[in-house]
Amino acid sequence: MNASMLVIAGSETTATLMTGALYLITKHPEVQRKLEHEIRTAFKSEDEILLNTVNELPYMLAVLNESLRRYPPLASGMLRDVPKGGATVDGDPLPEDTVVSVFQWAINHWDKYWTDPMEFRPERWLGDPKYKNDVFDAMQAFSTGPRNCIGKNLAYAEMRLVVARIIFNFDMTLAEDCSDWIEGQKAYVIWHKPPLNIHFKPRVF
Ligand code: HEM
Repeated sequence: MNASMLVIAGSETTATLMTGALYLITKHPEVQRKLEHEIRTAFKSEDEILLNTVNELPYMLAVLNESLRRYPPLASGMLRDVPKGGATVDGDPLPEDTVVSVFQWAINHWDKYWTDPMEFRPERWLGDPKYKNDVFDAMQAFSTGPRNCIGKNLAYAEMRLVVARIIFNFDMTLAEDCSDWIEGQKAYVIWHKPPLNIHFKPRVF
């Protein structure tokens, strides 16, 4: 039971984020160039790309966080019951047994919390003054509180390692038929993803 929970909770979520991140990276060549620069100057060979060394890539972390904001793998809210006796949620009194949730995609794209919410701007996570009013805690792709994601650190480690190795080894180009891949997608808890086509060309060293 525990093993199957880990596989289900840990595979589709992480795979979804990496798919979304590769789309967003290739859709924004200026981001792709910066990321290539960071990874390809930090490492001389693929076997230097390890769990501990990928922690030292600030731009990549910003790209992953911005991908989690623009394309949260669990797009809708996970449900919670208001406990016995009721509760006040965000100033509103709610009776017991009311089902509540925070809709992640909506929070992540609300201009109350984000400057240019529909744009993919990793720089907002790196102190760019243009985004000084962003409320970074509003992005909770792994949820928060006692039942949040137990795999968060593992997910970050996996994503950093895989994305770094892909960018180190390949020049990528988004296929024309996928130029609007993210638009109009529907989410039923997780995203219903159409195929994502990206051309991978081995990098010339
Ligand atoms: C980008 C990757 C991931 C995202 C976005 C994500 C997101 C989440 C979220 C939002 C929850 C809370 C669900 C709720 O509120 O009920 C959750 C729970 C959970 N996640 Fe993840 N997750 C990711 C990766 C992983 C990985 C890699 C593992 C383990 C291998 C994992 C294992 C779990 C488990 C076991 C729970 C249930 C925790 C509990 O109920 O106490 N997740 N995840």
